[in-house]
Amino acid sequence: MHLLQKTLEAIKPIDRAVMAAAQREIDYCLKPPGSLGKLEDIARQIAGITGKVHNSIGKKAIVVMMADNGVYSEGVAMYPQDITRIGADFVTSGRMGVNFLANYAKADIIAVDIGIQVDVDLPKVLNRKIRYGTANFLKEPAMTREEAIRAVEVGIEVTNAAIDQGYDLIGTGEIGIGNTTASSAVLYAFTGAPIDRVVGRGAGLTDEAFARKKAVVQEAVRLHRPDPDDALDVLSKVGSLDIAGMAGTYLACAARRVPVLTDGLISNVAALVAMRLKPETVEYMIPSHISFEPGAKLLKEITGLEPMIDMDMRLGEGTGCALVFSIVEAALRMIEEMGTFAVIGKTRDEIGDHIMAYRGKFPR
Ligand SMILES: O=C(O)c1ccc[n+]([C@@H]2O[C@H](COP(=O)([O-])O)[C@@H](O)[C@H]2O)c1
Ligand SMILES: Cc1cc2nc[nH]c2cc1C
Repeated sequence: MHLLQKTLEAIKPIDRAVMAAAQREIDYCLKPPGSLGKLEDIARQIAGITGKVHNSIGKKAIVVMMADNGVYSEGVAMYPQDITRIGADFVTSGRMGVNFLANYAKADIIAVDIGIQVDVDLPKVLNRKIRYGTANFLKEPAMTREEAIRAVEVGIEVTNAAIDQGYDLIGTGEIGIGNTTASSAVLYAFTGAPIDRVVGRGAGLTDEAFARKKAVVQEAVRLHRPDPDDALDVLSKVGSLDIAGMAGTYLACAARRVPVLTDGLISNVAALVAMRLKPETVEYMIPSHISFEPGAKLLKEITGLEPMIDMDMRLGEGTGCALVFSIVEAALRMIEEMGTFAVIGKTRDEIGDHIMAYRGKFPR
């Protein structure tokens, strides 16, 4: 059986019984119920993911998918395409934005060439190149369906290997000049939402190029008519190799019951692709920040993933994940370190009954 098929079949909902048990412990901590807000949500969610009430993170990694985009030749991005290759060099020598944040968070970076347009001979970059960049999807499909499947499987394989090495909290990142055009095209193909809600200026664009980018996205979707009910059709016609690989990372994490953080626009589009392939995958995702890109707001509405922080960031690379790792790790300390209502002689059941009696009276 294909790896993708096997992985999709392995994905099950997170464990609701363990979540309820974790909630009981969270409520027993000496605080008004719900008062630690999203920290409580994270602690409960991770309990459901791992199947354990008590959790701690051993090793963290950000999987950075790197690829080029043929649609670049339509003038939809402002920076030289070479930045993708240079990014591969910088990210493996500690000089990219994600590096200082990952260092701060004590997280490792796993850098993957899934489709850079040139050969990248760097020892720390995993060479999993599917092809030398996608085709220009204004003229022809970005890639074949087979290539899209292979790219998703690269994400699954690389992430499975990371999990085998003991990484138990994963972040998603990417570098790829032109990939916001592919991201917007995928989002547009899935939703048909007003174009201003899906297309932004990416890494920066003049007014003229911005108008062109919107036209390119609309024209490409009109030309290829991707089937919004077939995520692989959407991915192969107007997507990108890095989006496919990131979708694979989400699927592998869900199949292996490992929490995975979303990042910016591209990462959230990949999350949507993974959800369209297997809806339960969303239960394993923890949102990090909300990107400044307009599509990020639409994605939030569709996926229901409520970002932890809003820092006006729009760099990608997994920078938001690196920043939010510490929030996730902090959330897990609550059950382990907080004192409980035992101090006033109450049992867990009594606290549970109290909360039930006042249900709906608490702000959250
Ligand atoms: O993460 C985001 O929300 C985000 C928003 C805008 C740009 N980026 C990064 O910038 C590059 C894509 O921008 P562009 O304009 O070349 O499509 C790519 O390398 C992304 O990592 C990332
Ligand atoms: C300089 C630069 C750095 C990046 N890192 C991720 N995407 C990027 C895009 C550009 C243009």
